[in-house]
Amino acid sequence: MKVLVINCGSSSIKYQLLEMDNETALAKGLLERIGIPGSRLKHKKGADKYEINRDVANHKEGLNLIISTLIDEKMGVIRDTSEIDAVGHRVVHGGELFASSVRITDRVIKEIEANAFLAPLHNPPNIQGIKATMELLPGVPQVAVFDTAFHQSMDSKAYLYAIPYEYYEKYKIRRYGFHGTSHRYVAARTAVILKKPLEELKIITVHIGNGASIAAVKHGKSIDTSMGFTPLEGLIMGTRSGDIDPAIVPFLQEQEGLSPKEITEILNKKSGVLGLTRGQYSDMREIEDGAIAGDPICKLAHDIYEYRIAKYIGAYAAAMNGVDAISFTAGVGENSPYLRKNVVTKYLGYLGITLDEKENDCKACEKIISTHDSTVKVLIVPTNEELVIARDTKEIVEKNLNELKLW
Ligand SMILES: Nc1ncnc2c1ncn2[C@@H]1O[C@H](COP(=O)(O)OP(=O)(O)O)[C@@H](O)[C@H]1O
Ligand SMILES: CC(=O)OP(=O)(O)O
Ligand SMILES: [Mg+2]
Repeated sequence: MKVLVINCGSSSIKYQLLEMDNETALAKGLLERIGIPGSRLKHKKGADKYEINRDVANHKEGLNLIISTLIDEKMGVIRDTSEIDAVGHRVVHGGELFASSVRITDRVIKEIEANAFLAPLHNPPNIQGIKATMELLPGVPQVAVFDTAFHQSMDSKAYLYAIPYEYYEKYKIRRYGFHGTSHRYVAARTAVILKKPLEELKIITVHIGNGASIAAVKHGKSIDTSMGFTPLEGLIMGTRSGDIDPAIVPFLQEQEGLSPKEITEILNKKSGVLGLTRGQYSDMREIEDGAIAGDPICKLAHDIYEYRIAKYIGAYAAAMNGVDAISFTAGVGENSPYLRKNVVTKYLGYLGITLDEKENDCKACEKIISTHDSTVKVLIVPTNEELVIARDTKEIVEKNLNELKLW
């Protein structure tokens, strides 16, 4: 079975075509700058890399370009679209309704649309992607895999905010948590690497990419996570503030004459390490290089970034009344020995953790990086959200097919 995985952002589409018989990616790519002059498609087929520079006005045009690339004689990996058996979509916000992945129907689309007000940056492009794919690949089954689903296991003591209860009832204001597909995958892999049942482990998964979140995964279930009502809460990110005193919002609005939209934009796009470095860098590689070279602004930004991660790890060790393993993942977590070393050696010694610095000196490896006698294990686990989406898609589509056969 071949599954096409689609992740539609506001101005980008990430995709992967997977052969599920052996779970390998046949082709993958990224289309950027949709609706902005200078659109660019980067496509990979095995080790071969291609780049197409052509303006793309909207998501439908973008998906059309991606599909034509997949069936192209030179760049493609399939003869025609009939080889695509199913499509799996990343959908960021599933609200309280979706605790697992679902086959997309008109009703499901309506529900995702109804949740769009909870994730105005993420859900509308996800819906556009689903609708465009349905038009371009009519009759091909489609599945939605939600970032929020894995965290639906949280208890009300973890997901409720201490604001008047009526706002939860009226607007569903609560912690949802995101990156659930990644936290789920990384926790499961951690158990496999440690050769222990997931149901017996207390794992802290540290997903730090451009967006960043931490989850406390107790016995296979998410019991708490740092992102909240939106993907803005929690850790410091590339351009997002993470936790701040909520009183700063109206204060700044009044002082600077900002609208709700403008302050939201500042907290999402101009804050995080970008804000801390006076608008210079949002990429952790640049900040890390600067910090190592002795630039005081980069050093401070890095210190604040790692300190926040360490505080959350401490909080989640408390929330689970212990921790067996801490797994680093995503762009920064997988690729930065410097970040992992600083977090672990500066702040986590009290947990009985010792880092094996030789093992830690590794990029995108899947391994244990703590010493043999470390009481808590520390790991690097490269995430694979696309594979989880494809697996869920395959499972749901096959289940439906089997059910159909019964009739
Ligand atoms: N070698 C590295 N050292 C530090 N940070 C890195 C390294 N490689 C990638 N990154 C960081 O990873 C980020 C991208 O992570 P990723 O998980 O792909 O993010 P997203 O999915 O949110 O776009 C980049 O912005 C960069 O800061
Ligand atoms: C939900 C979220 O923050 O996603 P990303 O890290 O892809 O921005
Ligand atoms: Mg990501």
